[in-house]
Amino acid sequence: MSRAVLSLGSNLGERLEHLRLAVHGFGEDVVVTSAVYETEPWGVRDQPRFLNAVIVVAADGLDEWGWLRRGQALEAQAQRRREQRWGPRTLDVDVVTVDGVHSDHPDLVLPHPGTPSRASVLVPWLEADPEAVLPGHGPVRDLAAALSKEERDTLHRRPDLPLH
Ligand SMILES: Nc1ncnc2c1ncn2[C@@H]1O[C@H](COP(=O)(O)OP(=O)(O)OP(=O)(O)O)[C@@H](O)[C@H]1O
Ligand SMILES: Nc1nc2c(c(=O)[nH]1)N=C(CO)CN2
Repeated sequence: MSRAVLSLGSNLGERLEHLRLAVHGFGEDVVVTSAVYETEPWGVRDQPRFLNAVIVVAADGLDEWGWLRRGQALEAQAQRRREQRWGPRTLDVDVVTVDGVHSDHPDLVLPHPGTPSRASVLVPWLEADPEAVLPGHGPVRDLAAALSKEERDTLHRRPDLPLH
């Protein structure tokens, strides 16, 4: 059984529908989902706010590349186009971590290198799995606690936007 943590993001078009497309696409393999969070953009600041969520998925007969391919197929279904780095997108599916796998391959860096500093990943992940550990970095609880108030204030929990 392979277990992956995936970060979902959308800031173009029907943002919630794009996140739902991803959740429905993983179907019965979804183990748990966070709430949806509305987040201020990091990286490229001058773009619309994102909706972000974290989901945990698990399935037999798949490795980390399989999760990446499934995420990319769902991005394509959401008509994602090649665009600027950290720019706006209809759907982003980042593979945060898969079991304990470490990878330096440029097409699949694991754990995802942005994770330790991204409130938009850490806070929803902690909600979905309070015992989560980021390999090489420790408990997600500690990483989330280390975020500054300013970073936390860039997130707004949106329970009025259900993923299912
Ligand atoms: N852990 C990972 N999850 C998803 N894509 C990855 C991962 N590691 C490397 N990639 C590669 O990243 C490329 C997509 O990058 P993308 O444009 O989504 O980056 P970004 O979302 O703008 O930035 P960031 O990766 O810092 O969030 C793909 O070619 C994919 O193969
Ligand atoms: N808040 C937030 N900002 C972002 C995000 C994201 O998912 N959430 N994704 C980006 C592209 O990878 C760039 N900036």
